[in-house]
Amino acid sequence: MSAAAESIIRASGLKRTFGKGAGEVAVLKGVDLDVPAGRLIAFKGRSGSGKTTLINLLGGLDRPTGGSLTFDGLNLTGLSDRERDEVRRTKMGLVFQSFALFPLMSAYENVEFLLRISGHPSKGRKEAAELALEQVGLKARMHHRPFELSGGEQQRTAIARAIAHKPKLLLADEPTAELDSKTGLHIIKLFRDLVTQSGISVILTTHDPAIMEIVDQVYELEDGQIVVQN
Ligand SMILES: Nc1ncnc2c1ncn2[C@@H]1O[C@H](COP(=O)(O)OP(=O)(O)OP(=O)(O)O)[C@@H](O)[C@H]1O
Repeated sequence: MSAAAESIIRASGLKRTFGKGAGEVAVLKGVDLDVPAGRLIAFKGRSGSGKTTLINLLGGLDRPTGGSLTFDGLNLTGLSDRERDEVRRTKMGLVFQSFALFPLMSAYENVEFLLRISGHPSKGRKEAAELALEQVGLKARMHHRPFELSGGEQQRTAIARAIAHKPKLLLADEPTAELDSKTGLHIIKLFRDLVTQSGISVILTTHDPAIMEIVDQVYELEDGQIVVQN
């Protein structure tokens, strides 16, 4: 790789306004970002500063009302909804605060099912699901259902599900918010290991100051813009 790392995300003047007329709320007011690939990145900012709104735009779950956004060199703002869905399905993984697992399926079935609906060929699906569960340290418990797993193990399952198709970018919105601080730290260390070992890019949002020590870079959002980068 060249000295200048390639970008996984580039945003320029990114805006997201909700509502119309007198009820209009400008949440993102021109976000400029250049996120190098293969790093662990955190967005921080007070509640309501727009972190989730920004993550949703980066993941193509929502469309900006202004500005431009590229993912892995691809202009996301120029794509149709269907094309954006396809990019997300094949090249991104999403992790949420609430884990969002299917309660009647085992950890393995949760991972395998997502591979199936995202079009992964049947050949190799079992291996891909098992490898992802192994990467998150859950292979020994993969036949348990979510209610038999701890919160940390449930979040590991959700992470396995998000990385099984080998995405380039993993987006995690407050992935540790439902966990105690020690378990949350283990989850962040898992993201750290995934970035180091597989070269995936991870962007997460957090309020937890302990996490800031572990990530490569922190971007702080304030009043709809990135105000600090370190
Ligand atoms: N669909 C929507 N319609 C109107 N306002 C919205 C919508 N989505 C978000 N907002 C507003 O945008 C602002 C930013 O919300 P967002 O969830 O992005 O913040 P956040 O930084 O993730 O907050 P938290 O840390 O509490 O999760 C909030 O004031 C919220 O009310």
